[in-house]
Amino acid sequence: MVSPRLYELGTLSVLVASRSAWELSHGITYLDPSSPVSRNLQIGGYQGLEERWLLEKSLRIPNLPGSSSCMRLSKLLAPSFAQQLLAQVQSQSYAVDNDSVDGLPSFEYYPMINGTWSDEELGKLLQPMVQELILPYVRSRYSCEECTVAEILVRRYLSEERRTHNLHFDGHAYATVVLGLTPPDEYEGGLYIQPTPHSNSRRFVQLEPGDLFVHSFDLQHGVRLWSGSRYSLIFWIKSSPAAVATGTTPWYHRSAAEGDPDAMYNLAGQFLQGIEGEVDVMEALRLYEKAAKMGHYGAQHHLSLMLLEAAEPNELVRAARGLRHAADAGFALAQKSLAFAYANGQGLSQDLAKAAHWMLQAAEQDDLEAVTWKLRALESMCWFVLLPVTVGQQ
Ligand SMILES: O=C(O)CCC(=O)C(=O)O
Ligand SMILES: [Fe+2]
Repeated sequence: MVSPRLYELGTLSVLVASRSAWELSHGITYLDPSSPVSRNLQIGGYQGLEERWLLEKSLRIPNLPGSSSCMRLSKLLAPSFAQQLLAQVQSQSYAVDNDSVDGLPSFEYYPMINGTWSDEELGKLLQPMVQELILPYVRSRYSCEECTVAEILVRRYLSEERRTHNLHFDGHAYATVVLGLTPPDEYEGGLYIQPTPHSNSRRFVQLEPGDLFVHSFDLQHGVRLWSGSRYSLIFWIKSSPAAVATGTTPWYHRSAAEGDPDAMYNLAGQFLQGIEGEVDVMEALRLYEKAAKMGHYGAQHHLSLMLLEAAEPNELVRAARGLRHAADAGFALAQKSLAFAYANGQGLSQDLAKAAHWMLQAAEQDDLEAVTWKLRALESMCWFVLLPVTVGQQ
């Protein structure tokens, strides 16, 4: 579901991108350079360094492979190779259809779709690295012998086009590899991870051209730029060739059954989109409910939105309670949704002061839409601007 209000606010979001309260108060924090577990890595003819950060997630699931960690691989690829890739991808034309995370023009370019090269020339450059480095690494790191690349895409972040890729999970990919193309001194910000609901756990990842960053489906992340331009090359990897061929996400079924709330949350999203067969709203609801009970803030938020949209009078109070839980945990999306719920009296009594309070909390965390509403409210000196928009639209 794409929020209609985002279209309207999209241009403004780009313009206000450099005026975030979050940036002013928090600055940019990078992954701690002193904390990773480091080892030399040799994969075929590639030699370099693996740095692995163990992450404190709010919902920690012990013993799941790859869970609660992320890796930076450096020096395996020559910076000149990354430069060559950058020159090649810069000349492509980028899609402006709607991004699945925020509904704004995506500025993506796909050299591989469903396991098939759509850019043969780039394929020739990338294929040896995919076969001899990326797949052997991911297969061994995640104990996933059949892992296969499903999609490869380039994302472009230019000023006046795109400054952000909102906080999200890569729900359709078992593992993700990001290859840095642009030197980090050409932009401020970049790729970040956020292992907990609140942006105070946000850590930016410095990627030199040719560095790889690897994470699994259970790590929230996003991209935020304050200045400059950036290109990145992203590899989405599924657990088997069959999963690539069918576009499905079979790895979730077992982890969800074993009690991994991130897997339940992501699987619910697949059921809603009809990726695991027919659209199955009841199964999605069941999974969101289960993950929400375990304290998964994303599931609490999504479940609440679904309940608000269904507008069953008996469920509205439960929906508002779920929003409040996730908002209290610090999840900016839930803070914003709670602001709309207060503004419109959905599931709780209308209260513009509380609406303003929660919208400001989300804005404080650099949620661009919330920042935009805050600016609008300040401009018009009135939080009534929030009133016509209902939370179920998200
Ligand atoms: O541009 C990046 O570095 C990562 C983008 C991303 O998270 C995604 O495309 O899912
Ligand atoms: Fe992503």
